[in-house]
Amino acid sequence: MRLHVVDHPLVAHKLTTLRDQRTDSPTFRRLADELVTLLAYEATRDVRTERVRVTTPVAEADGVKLARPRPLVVPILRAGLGMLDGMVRLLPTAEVGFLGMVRNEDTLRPATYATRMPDDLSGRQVYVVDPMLATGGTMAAALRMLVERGATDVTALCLLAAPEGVKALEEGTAGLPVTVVTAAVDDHLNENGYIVPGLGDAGDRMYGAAE
Ligand SMILES: O=P(O)(O)OC[C@H]1O[C@H](OP(=O)(O)OP(=O)(O)O)[C@H](O)[C@@H]1O
Ligand SMILES: O=c1cc[nH]c(=O)[nH]1
Ligand SMILES: [Mg+2]
Repeated sequence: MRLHVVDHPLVAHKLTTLRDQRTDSPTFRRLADELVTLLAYEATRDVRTERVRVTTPVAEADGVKLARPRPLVVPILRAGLGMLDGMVRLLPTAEVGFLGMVRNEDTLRPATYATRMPDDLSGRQVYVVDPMLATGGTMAAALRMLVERGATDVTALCLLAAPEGVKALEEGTAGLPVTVVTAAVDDHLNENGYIVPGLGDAGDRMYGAAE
C-alpha cells in the first residue's frame, strides 16, 4: 500500500473548517466537494491518457485526452456520495459504481447493503471515495470486493485517516495494489472507533439536518 498525505495550505484550511463542530451541513458538503477536487488532483497524477491532435483557431496542436477503458469512480455510501460530484467533475469520462456499506457501531464490522458495479474490473483504474478511514474495515472490505472482480489499480481517496486504519490496510491488503490519498492522518481512534480529533460522523454531518 502507498500512502500520500496531501500537504497544502488550502487543504489544511478547508479541513480545519470541516472539523469545526459549528460548520453546518450545507457548508460541510461544499467543503468536502472542494477538498476532493484538491485530493483528486494528486490522486489522478497517473491517470491514463492518450495522445490526440487538435486544431486550435491558429494551428494544429498535440494534446492528450483521458484514455479508455474509462476510469471507474466508486463512492462508498452514504458519506462517500459527498465526494462523487467533485471526482466526476475532474474525470468527466468516468463510469460510476456504487457500494453501500455501513459499520456496525457496536462491533465496528462493516456490512454491505448495496452493490452496483461492473463485473469485470481488469484493466480499469478504480478510484474509491469515502471521507473516513477509521479502523479500515470498510475500505479493506471494499478493496477485497474490487480485487475479486479483477481490479489491479485502485486509489482510495479519504478526507481523513486514522493511523489504525492505515496500519490495517497495510497489513490486511498486503500485496493488493492500492494507493491511499488523504488530507491528514490524525492521532488515534477513541473507544467508539471515532477518529480523534477527527470531524465526527461524516455521513451525519453531510446528510443530517442543517443547523
Ligand atoms: O474505517 P471504518 O472503521 O470501517 O469506518 C469508516 C466508515 O464509517 C463511515 O461510514 P458509516 O458506517 O458511518 O456509514 P454512513 O456513511 O452511512 O454514515 C465512513 O464513511 C466509512 O465508510
Ligand atoms: O470518526 C469517524 C469514524 C468512522 N466514521 C465516521 O464518520 N467518523
Ligand atoms: Mg456514518
